[in-house]
Amino acid sequence: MRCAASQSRWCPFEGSRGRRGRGLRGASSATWRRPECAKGRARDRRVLLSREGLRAVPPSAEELQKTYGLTNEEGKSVAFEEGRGGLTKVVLNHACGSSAEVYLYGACVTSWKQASGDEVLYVRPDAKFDRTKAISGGIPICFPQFGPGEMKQHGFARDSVWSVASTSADYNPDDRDPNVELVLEDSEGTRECGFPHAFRVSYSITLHRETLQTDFRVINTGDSAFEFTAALHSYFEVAGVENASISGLGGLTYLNKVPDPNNPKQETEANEEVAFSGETDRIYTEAPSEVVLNVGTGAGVQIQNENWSDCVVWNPWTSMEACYKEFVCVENAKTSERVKLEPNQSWRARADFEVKDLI
Ligand SMILES: O=P(O)(O)OC[C@H]1O[C@@H](O)[C@H](O)[C@@H](O)[C@@H]1O
Repeated sequence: MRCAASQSRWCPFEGSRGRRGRGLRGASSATWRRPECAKGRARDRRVLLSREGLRAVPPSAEELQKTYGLTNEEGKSVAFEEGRGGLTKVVLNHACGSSAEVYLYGACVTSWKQASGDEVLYVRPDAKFDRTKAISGGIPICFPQFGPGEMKQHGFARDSVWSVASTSADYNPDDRDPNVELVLEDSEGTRECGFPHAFRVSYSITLHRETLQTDFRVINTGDSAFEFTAALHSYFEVAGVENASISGLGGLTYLNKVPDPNNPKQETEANEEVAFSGETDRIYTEAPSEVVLNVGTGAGVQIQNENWSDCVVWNPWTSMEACYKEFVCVENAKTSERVKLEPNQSWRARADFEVKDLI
């Protein structure tokens, strides 16, 4: 069986190729270059799926490196390493100098750096890397519930250990895109969490030059239907929350969770640019396929998506005094309407993140 990621080489935003990188802090990145020759060695592994799921201890970074690590002439293209707290992470390095880090615990992308070295994502100072709590920051995955709801807020995917399905770096022989595909399947642990269904979630993360690409799929592998909600709970670093704003949401209806998260108030966005001046917790429904987060430096994060129909905007304000000025969450979500999957049906959503010069 070939891995799903290598069956479909998805690259919807070809227009972004070859653009010169710009750091988030506004400094133009002069380090971007097209590699003269990036002869990465591609491997396509048969998927070895663990059904241990939630409570599983993953193979060591060393073992995974032997099986799935990929090197090329520029160095390590896909590398498995011991990360914070001894947790295993996979590091994607693009020849242009960009990189991303993904923890198997939660399939959480905790770092995405431009070729300049500038970090785009934000990990909260209170984030735990000891498996006692989901990682607070980066791009945690909410599944099978965004919340609030019957199970714990945001579901169990973000504090489950995911398995490695495949790695590759073979999009284009002259310009390889490091990729990892992680999977989560039902287990005793997931059933104990209040989701008694057979499923497979596949999450593919690729660095296409400086662009971070994600491809999220849920498959009903059982013999009865189930419903779910989900989100990429993305935390972005900003240069002061009051300097940040989001474009693309003007005129949309949103559910305002601040007064009462269990009974959100429906409102309409009156501003073209959504700015922050207090606690913000909103679900914009029927969101567009593109929004841009101005991080307050003249640079922005363009978020393009397919099939993530809601956009969640969150900043906790002074309830997180230590860090609220430093990040905002702009989350691709599917939550205002549940997805129902019949046996053998699947649902797929994709999101691409790219840093843009807004000046
Ligand atoms: O679980 P975390 O990472 O602390 O984030 C919590 C927040 O996550 C956001 O997605 C929700 O909209 C908020 O209501 C919630 O408070």
